[in-house]
Amino acid sequence: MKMVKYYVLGAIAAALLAWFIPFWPVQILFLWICFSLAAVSTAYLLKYPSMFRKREDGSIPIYVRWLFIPFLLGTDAYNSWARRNDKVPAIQQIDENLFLACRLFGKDVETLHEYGVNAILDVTAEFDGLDWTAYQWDCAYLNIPVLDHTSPTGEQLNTALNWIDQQIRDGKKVVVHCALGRGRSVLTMAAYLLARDNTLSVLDALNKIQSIRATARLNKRQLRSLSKIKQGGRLKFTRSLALIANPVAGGGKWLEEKDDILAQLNPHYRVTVHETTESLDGTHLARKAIKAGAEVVVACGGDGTITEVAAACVDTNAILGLIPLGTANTLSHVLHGYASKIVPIGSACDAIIEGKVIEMDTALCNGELMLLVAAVGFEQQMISSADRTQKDAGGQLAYLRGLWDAISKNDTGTFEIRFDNEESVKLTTPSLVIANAAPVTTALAQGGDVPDATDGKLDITWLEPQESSDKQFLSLAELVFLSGESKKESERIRYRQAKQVIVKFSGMEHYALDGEIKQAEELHIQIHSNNLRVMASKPE
Ligand SMILES: Nc1ncnc2c1ncn2[C@@H]1O[C@H](COP(=O)(O)OP(=O)(O)OP(=O)(O)O)[C@@H](O)[C@H]1O
Repeated sequence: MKMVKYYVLGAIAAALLAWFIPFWPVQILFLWICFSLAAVSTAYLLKYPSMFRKREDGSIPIYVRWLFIPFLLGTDAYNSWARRNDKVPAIQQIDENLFLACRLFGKDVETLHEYGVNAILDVTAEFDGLDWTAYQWDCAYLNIPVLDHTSPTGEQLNTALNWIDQQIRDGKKVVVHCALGRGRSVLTMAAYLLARDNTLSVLDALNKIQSIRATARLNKRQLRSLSKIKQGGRLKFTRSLALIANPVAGGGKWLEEKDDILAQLNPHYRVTVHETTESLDGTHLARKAIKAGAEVVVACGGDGTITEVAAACVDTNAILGLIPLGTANTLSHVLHGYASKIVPIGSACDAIIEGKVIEMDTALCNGELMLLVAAVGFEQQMISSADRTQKDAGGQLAYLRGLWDAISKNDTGTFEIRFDNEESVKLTTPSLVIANAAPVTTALAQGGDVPDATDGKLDITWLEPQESSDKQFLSLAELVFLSGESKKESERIRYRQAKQVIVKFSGMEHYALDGEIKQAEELHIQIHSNNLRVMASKPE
């Protein structure tokens, strides 16, 4: 490397001068220069910019500075001279909120104020940044230590890009600077432009910068390094993700799984964790996180927590992710497929990392968000009978037992039902399920094909009354084993689709809404098409 050669030669020359001039003050001076340049050479040879120990506020600590003083004075003099003789202004605007600059001195503060710059990304290692407090200026500052003529690492670049992105989203104007505003800062800014627009080539990004700052020029190594990072697909913004976790869901699974979940998500997102309490529910926490800029909101809990968090994401740009920690985890089964039954947390994290988004329908049932199903009869009786103790002891077996008991009782109910704008009809049935989304395991919702959560329609399944529970078990078998076409021929199963369903009971009646038991005299259910952006690993 050219620079190392100069520093090593400088160190040798200083050592020789110290040797040949037998006057101790001069000897001390040259030995100091020798050590200083030797240390700088070592930093280059070891590719170790942190040798200067530049701190977060841009200052180099005294205990390091004394060693580097001769070098620091030299760079000061060179940077000032280069700036005086530069063909371009010290600070230049490259994009709406982005500026490029050489080393900043106290006299630049006024210009930065004029431009409205209030965030500084310093990509140098070898000299102090300005002491911003001395200028009484509340300015965001980040140092990414990079040695002159070298390139930031992929990790450093990612930190830089995300920092710039965050500042700009916070409404700030950012200046990126190195010593001369030609190499390191140009590379960093080009990386930001490339991350922002992945249709740009490295050359496009550099040309854009050069069209404004004619002296911007990467050396061959820097160009190679940037091209390699771009080709490796590593120039991406890390999105912010708020994880809303219910610490008591599934009997306290969150505490057991937290470290593993964070270890999986942290490399891919800027994660913040918010835990629900009895008084602070998922909707409240998710709304707050979305307001604070979270792009992805992950609900970590049972179906109850997921519905709460989804309520905050509906009709917004926020993307819902889910990590199932409850008993049934029905929505997770719909969105992540069978894998969610075998490796629920692993498959959920994979889907969040992969980031495939679908626009799912939701429905409103008596004004409340409905993601899955509303039901009366068998499904509601099954959920009513599976209480917390039974779910903790038997998991999903608690539901199976509940279903068995409900079918064995074989009770029927009679009510009026109205589909869309049609006439109301009287219905007598032991089981009515109105589904927006339901996996195959929600057997009582499978009167047609598996409900499609993106088709803008509700899937309504009901069973004909049978005189004995044995015959009703046959209805269940048909729901599970017959194909969609064969079910149409069945004498036991009734099915249709609609966008709106109104059910009128003869009095107060229990019904199940997404796994929770409620009571009402009538149900008003209305589909809302594609208004929830959600991460799914399963094609819908
Ligand atoms: N910190 C907390 N302490 C006590 N209860 C909480 C807390 N946070 C949330 N809750 C309650 O947890 C319930 C939601 O639980 P959720 O459905 O997510 O899990 P679950 O009941 O374990 O799931 P499943 O029904 O599938 O077993 C809500 O009633 C909510 O009030």
